[in-house]
Amino acid sequence: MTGDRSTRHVVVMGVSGAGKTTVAQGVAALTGLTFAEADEFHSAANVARMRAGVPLDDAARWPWLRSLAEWMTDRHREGVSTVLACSALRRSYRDVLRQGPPEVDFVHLAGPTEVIRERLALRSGHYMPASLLDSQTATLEPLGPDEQGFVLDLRLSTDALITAAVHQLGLPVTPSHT
Ligand SMILES: Nc1ncnc2c1ncn2[C@@H]1O[C@H](COP(=O)(O)OP(=O)(O)O)[C@@H](O)[C@H]1O
Ligand SMILES: O=C(O)[C@H](O)[C@@H](O)[C@H](O)[C@H](O)COP(=O)(O)O
Repeated sequence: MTGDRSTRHVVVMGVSGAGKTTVAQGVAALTGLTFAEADEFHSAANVARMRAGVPLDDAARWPWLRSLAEWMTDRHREGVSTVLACSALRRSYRDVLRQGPPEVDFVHLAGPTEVIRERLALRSGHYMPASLLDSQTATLEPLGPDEQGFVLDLRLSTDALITAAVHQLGLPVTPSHT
């Protein structure tokens, strides 16, 4: 661990439906970190492509990942800590995110595909079709031992996941939540 840890940058990662948005928003609510949803950084072309059930490829993901790294860098310069919900499926994608602020912690929500499939079947109002889960799972590269971060079991309750993430990240809980 290096550098000034007073400004923190957390990425909650995993395949579509793993619970990234739910957990990242919960961490933000508990700690005051500024939340962002990586889905909202996709180009209209990327969204149309996923909506049509066609997985993104690397070429479609690089500009998106660079814009996310830039967002974290900008917040870092302002002294603002962040928590991002972002699939960050491959190590090379995480490398792009790590090119942003000096340090990024990854929280990987991992668990059985069947549990995730059931959740996606119940989720409404999202462009991402459940049919893309298999390609997301095939693309996923777990965190390597040299990557800063940890894995949580997505089968836990949302409250347990949020508490575990905050605790393992060593983030202070903001006074209104103590
Ligand atoms: N720990 C959990 N237990 C049960 N359901 C969950 C949990 N986390 C998320 N969900 C539900 O699963 C669905 C997918 O969660 P979401 O946060 O949108 O995932 P992602 O951002 O990774 O695609 C949502 O309907 C959400 O309410
Ligand atoms: O790299 C990708 O293929 C996409 O970014 C994808 O991983 C992301 O998950 C979608 O934007 C769906 O959004 P949810 O993950 O919120 O379902």
